[in-house]
Amino acid sequence: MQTELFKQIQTDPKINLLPKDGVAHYFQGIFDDVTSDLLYQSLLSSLDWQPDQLWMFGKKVVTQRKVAWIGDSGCSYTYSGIKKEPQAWTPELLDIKSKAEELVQWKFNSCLLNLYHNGNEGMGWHSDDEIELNQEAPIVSISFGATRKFAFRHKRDRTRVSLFLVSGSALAMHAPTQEFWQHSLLKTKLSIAPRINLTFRAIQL
Ligand SMILES: O=C(O)CCC(=O)C(=O)O
Ligand SMILES: [Fe+2]
Repeated sequence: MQTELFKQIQTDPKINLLPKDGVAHYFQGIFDDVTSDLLYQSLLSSLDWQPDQLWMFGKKVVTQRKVAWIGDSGCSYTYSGIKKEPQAWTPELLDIKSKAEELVQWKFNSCLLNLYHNGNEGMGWHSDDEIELNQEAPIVSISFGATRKFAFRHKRDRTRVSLFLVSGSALAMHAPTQEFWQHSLLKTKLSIAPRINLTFRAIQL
C-alpha cells in the first residue's frame, strides 16, 4: 500500500510534493534510458569539470564533487563567496534546456551542473536563493546516471519530504519554494555509480 502510494507520488507530475509554502513537481522519463546514457557520456566528456570550492567554518574546502557552470555571456554567478564565469552552451545542453523550458514555460539563461562520482558525494542543506537569481522563476533539475535520494526540509518546522531522482527525470521547484525550504542530495553507502545533475536557473541580468 505504501509502495503504491510512493510510486504514484513519484510518477504523477501533477502532484505537488510539498505540503505547504512551495510547489515542486517530479517528472519521470523526460529522457528515455538510451538518450539519458548518451547525454550523460557527452556531458562528462565535453565540459570542463572543476572541483567546487566553498567556505566551511571559515576555511576554504575543495569538494570531491565536480561542477560546471554554463550560461549566456554576462551570467556570472557568486555562491559561497566564489564568483564564477560561465562556459558556453553546447548543442546537447541547449536541447536539454529546451526540455526544461517546455516543462515549466519559462526561459533559462544558465545552468549549474554537478558530477557526483559515487554515493559518498552529495550536497548539503541549502536553498537556491542567491541574489542573482530571479526569485519568481522556477528551477528545473534534471538527472542522468545513478538514482539518488533528494530531500526537502522546511526552514521553520523541519518537515521533511524526500524522493528518489532517477536517470532522465526532472524536478521543477517553483516560487516560493526556495524561500521556505532547503534541499539536499543525500549521501548513501548503497549507490556507487556516478550521476550528473543539471539545475536550470534564470539569472537577472
Ligand atoms: O544534485 C541534485 O539533485 C541537487 C543539486 C542542487 O541542489 C543544486 O545544484 O543546487
Ligand atoms: Fe540546490
